[in-house]
Amino acid sequence: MEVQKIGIVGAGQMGNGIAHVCALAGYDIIMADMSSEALDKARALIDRNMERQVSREKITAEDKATALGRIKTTLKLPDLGQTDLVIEAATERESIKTAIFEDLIPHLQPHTLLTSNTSSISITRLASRTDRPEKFMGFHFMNPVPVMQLVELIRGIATDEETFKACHDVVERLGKTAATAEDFPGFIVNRILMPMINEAVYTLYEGVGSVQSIDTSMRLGANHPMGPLELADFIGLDTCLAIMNVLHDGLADTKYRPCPLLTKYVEAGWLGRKSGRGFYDYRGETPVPTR
Ligand SMILES: CC(=O)CC(=O)SCCNC(=O)CCNC(=O)[C@H](O)C(C)(C)COP(=O)(O)OP(=O)(O)OC[C@H]1O[C@@H](n2cnc3c(N)ncnc32)[C@H](O)[C@@H]1OP(=O)(O)O
Ligand SMILES: NC(=O)C1=CN([C@@H]2O[C@H](COP(=O)(O)OP(=O)(O)OC[C@H]3O[C@@H](n4cnc5c(N)ncnc54)[C@H](OP(=O)(O)O)[C@@H]3O)[C@@H](O)[C@H]2O)C=CC1
Repeated sequence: MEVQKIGIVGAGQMGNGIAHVCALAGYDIIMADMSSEALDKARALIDRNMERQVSREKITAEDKATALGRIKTTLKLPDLGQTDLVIEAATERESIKTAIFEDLIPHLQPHTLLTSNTSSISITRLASRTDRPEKFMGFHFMNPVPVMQLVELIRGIATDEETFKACHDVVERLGKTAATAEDFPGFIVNRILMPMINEAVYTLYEGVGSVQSIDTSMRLGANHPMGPLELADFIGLDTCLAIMNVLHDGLADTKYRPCPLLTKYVEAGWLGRKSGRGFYDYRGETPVPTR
């Protein structure tokens, strides 16, 4: 089966990046969100990120115009009915994702593949709530999507080979590299990355270092492109906490206990870059540590 039309649910930081790379690869895109503000913001961001690629001569102005012309947006999930592949990239909460699939399914064609960009939630469990567990799988992009080379592909217990192959073909057409992960909490990347970020928050919580010294240590001492707290702000602290909770609940091991300080930031609505404040305050000219 060859995918031509892709539906994306959720126009946040991941949804806009997925629309960006899929449109540049020649797919027709329809992206849905609940608010027109989110859709307008996503369009503006895609425009800006593609312009950056034009100015660095990665793509031409014509590539950009053609790709932007391939992206349609909608507030109505049924408008995704005629797509071949749906990539769900809404907020990391199982109830939200399940409700989206329930609303979407009556409108889908029988052949449409359903996937989730979830960072950690069980693919098998999400699939079991749909009418097509064999055509369901995890399609996990990394942030920022236009830059990061990896896509994790996760089969649920029922995923069939045709679905896996069709998704693998899409990853290849995007010019990205697929890594296959089994369906266990956090898959591969977040099973390893998120405990490190959580440990960085514990290091801050216990006063071992300041925000700045922790990030500087990991940037210059371990050659990470971003410090772990800067990266947590970039990912979104709500998403980091949701992933830690999935690891903690799903693996039932106290080593995955989310740091209370991470919980406190999320409770304050300090979610990182996307809300203007997290471990850093982004509201001024340059980011300022909040601790
Ligand atoms: C939570 C999950 O479920 C899974 C995850 O995603 S975990 C998060 C994974 N991501 C990471 O770990 C990111 C770590 N950070 C990095 O790799 C780098 O800091 C970064 C790539 C984000 C930025 O790199 P940088 O060197 O500081 O910035 P900058 O020089 O401006 O950009 C580097 C390149 O990325 C491009 N770029 C950066 N952000 C971009 C965006 N949003 N869209 C398009 N291009 C972008 C730039 O144009 C530049 O391209 P060229 O090298 O081709 O010229
Ligand atoms: N951030 C990251 O680094 C990564 C995240 N992911 C995963 O990608 C998914 C999205 O994350 P991210 O883009 O960061 O999150 P964001 O918070 O940036 O975006 C989520 C978007 O989904 C929208 N949304 C919520 N409910 C619905 C709904 N019922 N129908 C349509 N849209 C809805 C939100 O709208 P509103 O704002 O109005 O609530 C928002 O625009 C999550 O599953 C996350 O775990 C995967 C890889 C990396």
